[in-house]
Amino acid sequence: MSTFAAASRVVVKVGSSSLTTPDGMLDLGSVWRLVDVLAREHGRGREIVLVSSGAIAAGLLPMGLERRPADLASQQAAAAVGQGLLMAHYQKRFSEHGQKVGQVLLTVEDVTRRGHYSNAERALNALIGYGIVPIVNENDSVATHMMRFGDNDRLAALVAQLVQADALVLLTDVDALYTDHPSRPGARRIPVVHHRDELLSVDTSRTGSKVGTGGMKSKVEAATIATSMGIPTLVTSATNVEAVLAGESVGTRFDPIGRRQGSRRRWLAHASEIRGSLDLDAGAVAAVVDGTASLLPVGITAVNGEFEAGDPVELRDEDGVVVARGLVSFDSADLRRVLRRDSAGVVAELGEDAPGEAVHRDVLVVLPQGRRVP
Ligand SMILES: Nc1ncnc2c1ncn2[C@@H]1O[C@H](COP(=O)(O)OP(=O)(O)O)[C@@H](O)[C@H]1O
Ligand SMILES: N[C@@H](CCC(=O)OP(=O)(O)O)C(=O)O
Repeated sequence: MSTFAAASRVVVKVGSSSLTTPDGMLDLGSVWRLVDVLAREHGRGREIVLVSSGAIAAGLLPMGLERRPADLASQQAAAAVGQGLLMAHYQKRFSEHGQKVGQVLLTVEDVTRRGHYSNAERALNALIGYGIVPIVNENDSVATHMMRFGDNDRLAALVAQLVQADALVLLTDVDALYTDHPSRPGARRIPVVHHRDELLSVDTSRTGSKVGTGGMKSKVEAATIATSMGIPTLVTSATNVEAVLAGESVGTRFDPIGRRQGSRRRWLAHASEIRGSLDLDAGAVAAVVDGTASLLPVGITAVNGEFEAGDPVELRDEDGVVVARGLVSFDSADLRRVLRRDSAGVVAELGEDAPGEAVHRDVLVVLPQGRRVP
């Protein structure tokens, strides 16, 4: 039997593009079709965790918006309105199958920081234990641009690790990963990825649907995170969900490249796609490498690249050698404004809400000497 047919605990992530009409509004027919398949599988004894996007899309109509807003505050408002509506639709349809659902809204910190993720882990496992289908989304209305996934792909990979899933299924609006954007002449479907090197020539840079955020790039990144923690991953369209769970060979399968139950931080060390780098002075290098300290803005001498808060970055010493990786708390523009500043200077520049650390030690991994890269 295929891995996906045999998996007894499955995390299924559905993107906004699969839950919306061409004009970007929530498509109830798609919600119902998805629920009908998942409820049937759940009824057969499988444990399902659904990671669902679509809150912002569901909030558009009630807020009188014609398209997904560009600014964070309006996105947060739309998500606050839409999340309840989305859950109401899920709850109603699952209950028609005699099943219960529970809403779990998570932030980046909830799935990365040690003290937080055990809470999320406990809540998810308790729901599963009660036979309830957890429905997870990013907590958009409190996620700030300081710390945010934005798309749900990486969140789904980390949830899969959190619940020790047997498989991760990423549902989107294309049937598979292609060698290039599917609209490009010559783009070929990739049925299976055995190793990361096979992705080197794959172009995922072109943007996706108008409602989705991460495009195929973030799905490949999520698959890399999950497979490096030993969890097989499949990317396909939402219309193929039944086929995937029946074990048919659809979509793109990413084979595991790591042992199961990998370390919490392993994805940071091995799998995450680096968005930029920070140059550290000698004191900061010593604090980060030799101790257990967080990286503070005062120890940063330069910011390289453009990134969002929450993105993975490399930390380099004065010779340019990469000594650690971590999730950065500021976006690149803000961080450039507070380089070399102490805490009071950071607050003076960015205000009271500014994070205390540039990279918190809970989301920082020091690379072993042998793996440091010049
Ligand atoms: N190499 C590729 N193979 C397949 N799809 C790609 C590729 N590069 C870009 N894409 C785009 O990625 C989109 C899916 O991402 P996205 O719109 O963010 O979906 P979701 O809302 O499901 O997360 C596809 O519709 C497609 O246009
Ligand atoms: N948390 C957001 C998800 C944003 C989004 O578009 O994600 P995705 O469709 O997975 O790229 C929402 O519910 O609208």
